[in-house]
Amino acid sequence: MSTQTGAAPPPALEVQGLTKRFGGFVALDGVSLAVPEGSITGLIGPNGAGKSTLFATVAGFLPPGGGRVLLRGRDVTGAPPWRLHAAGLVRTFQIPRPFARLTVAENLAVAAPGQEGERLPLPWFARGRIREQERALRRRAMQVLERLDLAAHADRPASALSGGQKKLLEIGRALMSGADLILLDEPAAGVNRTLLRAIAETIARLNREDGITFLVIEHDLDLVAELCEPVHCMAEGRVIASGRMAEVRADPAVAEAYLGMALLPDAAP
Ligand SMILES: Nc1ncnc2c1ncn2[C@@H]1O[C@H](COP(=O)(O)OP(=O)(O)OP(=O)(O)O)[C@@H](O)[C@H]1O
Repeated sequence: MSTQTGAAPPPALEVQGLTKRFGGFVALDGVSLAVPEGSITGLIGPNGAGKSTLFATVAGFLPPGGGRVLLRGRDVTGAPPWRLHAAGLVRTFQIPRPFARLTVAENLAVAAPGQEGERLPLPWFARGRIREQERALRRRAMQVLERLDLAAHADRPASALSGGQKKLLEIGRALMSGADLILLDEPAAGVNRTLLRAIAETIARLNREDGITFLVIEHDLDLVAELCEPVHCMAEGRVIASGRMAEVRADPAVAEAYLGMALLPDAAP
């Protein structure tokens, strides 16, 4: 029998009573939820529920009105994106924004933290070291691209990638930055079925093999059911249900929030 009595580790991310107003409009109305360490947590809800606003507020892109954001138990409320980035929390966007003129590999390389070559001008004796750092970055970028099945595209401009490949590239940029908690905004939106499978498998593999925790906003509820546990459902700026997808889907408040949206194919009794 174990004699350990230590407290349970804190969730990777905990949001407590978060509020956000845009003028008189309440976009987040006291949102509380947890993302367990090592989970792929889902965030669902009808259009306008406040999901992206929650991401923006948690990731430091918008200042919260009130409430707290805890990253592995540490209060990071209102911290700027770069500080959260350095602490391992990275968000992706609904519409990916790679540097269009850089190659796919260069897009990854510039996402790596603390590059000496960024601090110009450089003394002559530092140049060899920087070339070695650049070679190491390229090797690391190629490893990440292999994991994402994008290695064949390494030297193409990022603008040449399809929408789904750009989403994979965004995940790759987060990996290059050393993120271990990734907020993914609608990975399936506008992606064809084949790439959707690739994205779903990539998320599951990075979670399983690399221990990366995800919080995923997604409208494709079958994908959420396949990948995510737990799932939180938001509506009108609040969390209205949390739990396993089957429980959340069966919750009458969720069915009511989605009413008319035909997005709950398995909700009927
Ligand atoms: N910068 C802003 N200024 C004013 N209102 C905003 C702003 N950003 C979001 N909103 C409003 O806040 C509400 C929540 O928007 P949000 O984008 O967070 O919803 P969502 O759940 O992500 O929706 P969707 O699934 O359609 O992306 C919406 O009514 C939106 O119009």
